[in-house]
Amino acid sequence: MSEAAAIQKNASDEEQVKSARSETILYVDGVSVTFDGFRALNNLSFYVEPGELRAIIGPNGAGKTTMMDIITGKTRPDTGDVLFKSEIDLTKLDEAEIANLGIGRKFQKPTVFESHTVFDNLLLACSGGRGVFQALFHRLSDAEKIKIEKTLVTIMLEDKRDEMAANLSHGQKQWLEIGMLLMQEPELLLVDEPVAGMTDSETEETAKLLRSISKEYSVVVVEHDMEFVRDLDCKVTVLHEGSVLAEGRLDHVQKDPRVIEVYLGR
Ligand SMILES: Nc1ncnc2c1ncn2[C@@H]1O[C@H](COP(=O)(O)OP(=O)(O)OP(=O)(O)O)[C@@H](O)[C@H]1O
Repeated sequence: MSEAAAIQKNASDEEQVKSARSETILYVDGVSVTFDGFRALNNLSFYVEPGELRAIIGPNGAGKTTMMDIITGKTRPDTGDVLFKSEIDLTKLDEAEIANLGIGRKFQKPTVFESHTVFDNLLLACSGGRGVFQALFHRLSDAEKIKIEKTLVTIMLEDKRDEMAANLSHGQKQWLEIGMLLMQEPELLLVDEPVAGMTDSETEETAKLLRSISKEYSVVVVEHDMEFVRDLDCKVTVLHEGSVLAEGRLDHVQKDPRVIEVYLGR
């Protein structure tokens, strides 16, 4: 290749990278992280588009939690780029700054305020840094009221609004916590194994809930339950040994012999 052609090719490669980046809400590229000599993430790259619902699956130890930790600033990568909305470098920010940018994370175990009602849990979540007492006794604005009502419908707990959170089922507590994250209007929601311990019908409802949330926000879900992942009806990224092993619709990745060998076939 001539020098001029090489320069042109480099420029066009750069343009392609830029264009791929500009269409992402989350851009994870070439990320590696090592703990005591063990490579938990190994040149991990994947990209999530705005408004996308994405499932991440993979065997134990594949790096799923570490990937979430990198996005939320809990762990720093040794190398690689992690960009939010195509230009905000998340590797330079701490956990609080990343949460304030609009990246919400739901951990596996629900952490709701058990001795408060469902309504008050949502109210506390939109308190904007007020203490519990001030949050519960301040006059609600119309916008806050509308937001809480809308969220109660979304998380299917409209008729449980005055119920103590402690009295909810495990699945309902998970939905409430998702609702609490929604009160902060995250642009990207990271959800870690939401259906572990749920009944079959709660699992089905959770898939519907996440599909409906993803119409407004981008959602990344880590999960092992394949029926649930099928119900999510979205693109799936399979992680293995800290890298992407396969990516595509579930039907497609389920047929991949490498995926069957390391994960599904065991
Ligand atoms: N702080 C740490 N120190 C040392 N090793 C770690 C640390 N965090 C994670 N690891 C290792 O990195 C690898 C990836 O772990 P990670 O928890 O990200 O996997 P995972 O895909 O979330 O697994 P699981 O499905 O079991 O939750 C594992 O081998 C784990 O033991």
